[in-house]
Amino acid sequence: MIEVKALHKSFHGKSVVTDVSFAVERGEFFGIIGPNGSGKSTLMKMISGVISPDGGEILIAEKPIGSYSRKALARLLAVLEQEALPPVGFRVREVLEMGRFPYQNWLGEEAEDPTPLIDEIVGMLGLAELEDRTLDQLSGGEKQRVALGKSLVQKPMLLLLDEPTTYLDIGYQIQLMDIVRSWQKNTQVTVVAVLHDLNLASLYCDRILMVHKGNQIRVGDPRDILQSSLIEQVYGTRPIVMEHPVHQLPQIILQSGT
Ligand SMILES: Nc1ncnc2c1ncn2[C@@H]1O[C@H](COP(=O)(O)OP(=O)(O)OP(=O)(O)O)[C@@H](O)[C@H]1O
Repeated sequence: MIEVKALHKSFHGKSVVTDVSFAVERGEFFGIIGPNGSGKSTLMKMISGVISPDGGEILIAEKPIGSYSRKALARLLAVLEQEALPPVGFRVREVLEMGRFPYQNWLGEEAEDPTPLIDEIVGMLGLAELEDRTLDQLSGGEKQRVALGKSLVQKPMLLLLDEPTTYLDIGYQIQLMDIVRSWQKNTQVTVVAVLHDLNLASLYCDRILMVHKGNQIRVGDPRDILQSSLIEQVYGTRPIVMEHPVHQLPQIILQSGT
């Protein structure tokens, strides 16, 4: 679904992404982790076509990302980031309807009525009682659910999530990740997610890319990546790594420095 080859990006002469290469299969849940400022968002912006790399290549569905028109790219991929929400005056339902833009003609009409799809997503994300509210009347967590809804309404083949659980309490973090995973099972969407929470990354990702200072450290399954020595090398703190008693996946426990 995605092939990233020898990607490079610099800002003002400073290299921010250096020689990153990986491939993501259709239907895979792929995580990107790394400390603050390690180039994760820059990588996501290149994969979504928002910024161009200085070197290397990105293929999506076997074609260079630059060969897609803006609308074709919007039918192919959706990006979840809170900043992508429209100005605050819009109502939740209107925001979700905007997600259908890539399928509309110049009159704002589309071949099939999107109402059943939007209703399904409203129900799944528990947005029914918020539908008529404007965005300024929502909490950070509610806005995050609306942003996810707008991405899903797009029915993308590729869903890019940049720190999707920011602003969410633990209950909503799990709820959001579960919704994405069950949606993925139903639609075979490919998910690429930047995650700060290594335990969530371990529970939900098939494979994880770890980056540090713009460099690719390792790509592997959660067991390959969540190792205390590797985490210490990259994050500068050595956690205890244990197996989750139910899911049999690695989980980290932080240790205080004193
Ligand atoms: N438009 C830009 N101009 C100049 N420098 C930039 C720009 N965008 C990002 N950077 C720099 O590139 C580096 C990587 O930033 P990026 O946002 O990709 O990191 P990140 O891993 O997503 O960080 P975080 O976890 O803190 O969100 C940082 O040093 C940042 O200051």
